[in-house]
Amino acid sequence: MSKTRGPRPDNPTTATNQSFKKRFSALQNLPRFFSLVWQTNKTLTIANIGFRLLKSALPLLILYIGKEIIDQVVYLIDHRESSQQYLWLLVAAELGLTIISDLLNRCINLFDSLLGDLVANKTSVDLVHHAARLDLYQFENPVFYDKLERARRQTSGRTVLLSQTLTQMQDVLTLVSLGAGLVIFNPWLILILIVAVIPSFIGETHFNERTYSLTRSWTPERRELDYLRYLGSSAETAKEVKVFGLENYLANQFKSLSDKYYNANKKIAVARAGWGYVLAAIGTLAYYGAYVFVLAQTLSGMITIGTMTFLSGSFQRMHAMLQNIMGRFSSIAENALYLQDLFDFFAIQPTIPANENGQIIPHPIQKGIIFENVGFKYPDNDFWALRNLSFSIKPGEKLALVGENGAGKTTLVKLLASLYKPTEGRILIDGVDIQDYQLADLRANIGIIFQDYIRYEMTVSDNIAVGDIAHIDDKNAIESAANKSMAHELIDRLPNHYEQVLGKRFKDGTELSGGQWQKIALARAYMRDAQIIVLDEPTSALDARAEHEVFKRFTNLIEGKMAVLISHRFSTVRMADRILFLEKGKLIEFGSHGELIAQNGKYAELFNIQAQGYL
Ligand SMILES: Nc1ncnc2c1ncn2[C@@H]1O[C@H](COP(=O)(O)OP(=O)(O)OP(=O)(O)O)[C@@H](O)[C@H]1O
Repeated sequence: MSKTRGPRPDNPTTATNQSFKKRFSALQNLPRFFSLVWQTNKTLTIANIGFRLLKSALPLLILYIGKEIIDQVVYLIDHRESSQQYLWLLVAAELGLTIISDLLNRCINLFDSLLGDLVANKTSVDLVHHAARLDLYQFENPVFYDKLERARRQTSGRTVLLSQTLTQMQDVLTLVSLGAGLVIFNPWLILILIVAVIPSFIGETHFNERTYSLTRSWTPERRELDYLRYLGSSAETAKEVKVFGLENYLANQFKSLSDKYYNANKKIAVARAGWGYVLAAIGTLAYYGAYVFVLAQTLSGMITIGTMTFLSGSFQRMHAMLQNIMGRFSSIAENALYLQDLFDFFAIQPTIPANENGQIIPHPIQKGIIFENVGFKYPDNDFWALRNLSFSIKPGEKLALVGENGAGKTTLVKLLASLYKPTEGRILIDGVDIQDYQLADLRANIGIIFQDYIRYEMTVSDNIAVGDIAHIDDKNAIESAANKSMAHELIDRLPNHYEQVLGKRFKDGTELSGGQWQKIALARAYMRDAQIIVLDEPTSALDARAEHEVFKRFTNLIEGKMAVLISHRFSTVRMADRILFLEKGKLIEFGSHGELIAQNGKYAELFNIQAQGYL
């Protein structure tokens, strides 16, 4: 883990230099966002906008009726013999509008929250789908990871953005209607209003931008904070944290990093509060200036008392509304910048295309697999993980990969599954480059159980079914796969058998031993009717007898299929038809067990060391 560190080059101090242009250009993301909202649920979107349109006209109507009521009361005081009918009609109208306004508010809030949830869910689902299309190496790249993190984090921000933008449109309409009323009586009041609000707007914009830049530049650190939190407080890590006594170390790391973030944040929050107060005071002064002006006009008899209440009421509402609109504008622009992160993430394209119009893998594979001078470098490494690799696997052949840690065995398997693209050379299945096959079909024809397979904290049944998720409901297939991998017996002993939840994360979950987990994971390989099966050390946690048994069964059960086995146990390896010995990414020996022993090279040497160990 890296040491705690300060902000990145695009840090908050330079953040203030970010141009308004960038801010405004972020608003260009809004149409795309609203098209996403529209696609999510058309009825709710229409209902939401329709209700807001209605709502935007109400404040002017209510204020105008209020003015009429007051003028009517003043008139009736002077003319007591006149009919009061009009007055009570006005009061009834005001009451009716207020009730409608409350109802509209509730409906709008409801639609906002329903639509917001739906949009958040849809974006999360799209994120998962898009992430699944991307290359494995992209996930191992920290810059990519930060993008994914920012895109993922902003789910709630997007929900807020939705209601903010719609409220903004509604308020602008209300403002225009109130403004029209004000213009009829006194256009100068509008000018005072605008001048009063501009300083606050500039202040808000400035500080929002700084906050965004700070949050953005600290993404790696926040990811680190999340990771530290996970290390310090999760079921998976608790065992090791306790025995190594890591709690203080982790807590201190967390504290020093989070303190730095807190201090950077605090600086902005304090400045924002101070400036916010000063700028808002300017607005208040202007408001009272206008108020005094309206009072003076009333006293001189130029306007009625009703008009005075109408003007001061609508001025006050417009002042508050304009301030909200401007403040919200900054916040919308800020959230729209975050939206950019989401769209940036969706814009990332995999380098290994799905190749949907590609060829289909032949059934059965006739000629086998050929590695033709294959070499591979991980993007950030300057050494070759594999180089000049040429060999073949015949149909029905079981090949074992042997080599010391880091020799390149897992990398070779990842290339075969097209999780990475070879840096040089080609891999052919029946004479066709694997890149020319449909990616999904290629993967469907290869069943791999990796050494770091996932322990799904789900039911046993689901844990096995992930090997062929299309058959998740096929209980017979699941049970038969468990039988083949020798997991059935242990499943039978679990309280809920195949419905037993594994792991300790959820209620009534049961933890398994490492070897038991491996037997469950191995069943996934049998679930899938793949032509090529790869087992990357999935039996390392089994005792020697169990591993031997598992592999004996495995070779019998997959008779006729191609298999690649990776194991450090030579008693297992020798069961393979041919053995490929890798050293530092290079093939150094290749042949059957008997042939390699006769060669008396590296394989024979390691085989003898292990054989002695077992004696
Ligand atoms: N995702 C990765 N990014 C960068 N380098 C990697 C990555 N995965 C593996 N490597 C490097 O590539 C080399 C080969 O690793 P690989 O995992 O293929 O070895 P292996 O033979 O399977 O080892 P083991 O027996 O320990 O499982 C190693 O030097 C390793 O450090």
